[in-house]
Amino acid sequence: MTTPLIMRVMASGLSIAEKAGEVIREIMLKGDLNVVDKGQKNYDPQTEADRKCQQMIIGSLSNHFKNLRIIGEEGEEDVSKIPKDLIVEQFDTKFLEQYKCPEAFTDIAENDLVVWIDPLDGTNEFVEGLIENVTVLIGIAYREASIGGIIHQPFFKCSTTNKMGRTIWGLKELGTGGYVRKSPPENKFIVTTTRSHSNEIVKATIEAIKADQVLRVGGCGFKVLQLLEGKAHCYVFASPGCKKWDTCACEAILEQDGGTLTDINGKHYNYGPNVEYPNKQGVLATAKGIDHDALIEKIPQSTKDSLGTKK
Ligand SMILES: Nc1ncnc2c1ncn2[C@@H]1O[C@H](COP(=O)(O)O)[C@@H](O)[C@H]1OP(=O)(O)O
Ligand SMILES: [Mg+2]
Ligand SMILES: [Mg+2]
Ligand SMILES: [Mg+2]
Repeated sequence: MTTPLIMRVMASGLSIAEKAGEVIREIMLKGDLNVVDKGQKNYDPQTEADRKCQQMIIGSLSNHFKNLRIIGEEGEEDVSKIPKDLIVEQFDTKFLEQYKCPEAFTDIAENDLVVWIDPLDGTNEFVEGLIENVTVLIGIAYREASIGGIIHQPFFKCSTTNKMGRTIWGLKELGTGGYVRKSPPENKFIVTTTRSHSNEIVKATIEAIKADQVLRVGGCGFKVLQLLEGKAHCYVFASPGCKKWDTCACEAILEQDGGTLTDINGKHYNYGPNVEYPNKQGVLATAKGIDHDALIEKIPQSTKDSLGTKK
């Protein structure tokens, strides 16, 4: 029997994400990030690593899965022009040996899926040398919902082996892997939020939550890792700045872990092939066991009004 598509996409994505991590570390070591500002109104950096990893991920997935719809942060790619040395052919065989495809996903075809790619999340922090915040995000959507995700953290150093980089994954109805889940402390309430994309509404919303501690770090992927590992209870970003490629992988992993990721009104985003890229109603994520609805209640009406109602 052939291996179901979703398992092959996951296994290919796991291998590609590891290689993308190597590319990011190499470029960082070389020292020239070759930064371009792609922002219209505000500074929005893109580095050599964002560009090269996007080519690697899209080129490699397209090589195996010709009809897969892939949407990447850095725009359209002409697959025929992607250098051959960026193509990753491997599948993570350990993943394929260890896990069986969930019954619900055995018959998925390539054109039922949309893959959302953020080749480097936390670019601002990468440019500033806050490398722990950097992740590679590969999210898989089926019938408009996020069902699978991979978060690779290239600058994570394993304390026992000293190996650089780790890969966290989640697939609906199958499970998660690559990290040890931890609950956040019970004696205080910690919120994590943006360090580089704040504004008056973002600030007012954080104030209204009245957290005991506010962590300000970069990247959507890194903040969701904080929720998985008990560093924070919730992630609040009352801004349209995050896009579908930031949240797709994160949502699948966090929700498979028992948490929740929605907009600030508690609605899940649609990750279908024709949706707009910005998450216009912001991002609200809670770790397993945290009352998501109670957090929504704490968001000021003025914030909800300013981010508009969902179309
Ligand atoms: N205003 C914005 N403009 C561009 N990207 C944004 C903006 N706000 C958030 N993002 C993206 O969402 C991620 C999470 O936001 P933050 O780090 O501020 O919490 C950022 O790392 C960035 O992704 P990327 O680094 O992939 O461009
Ligand atoms: Mg991003
Ligand atoms: Mg990015
Ligand atoms: Mg970017």
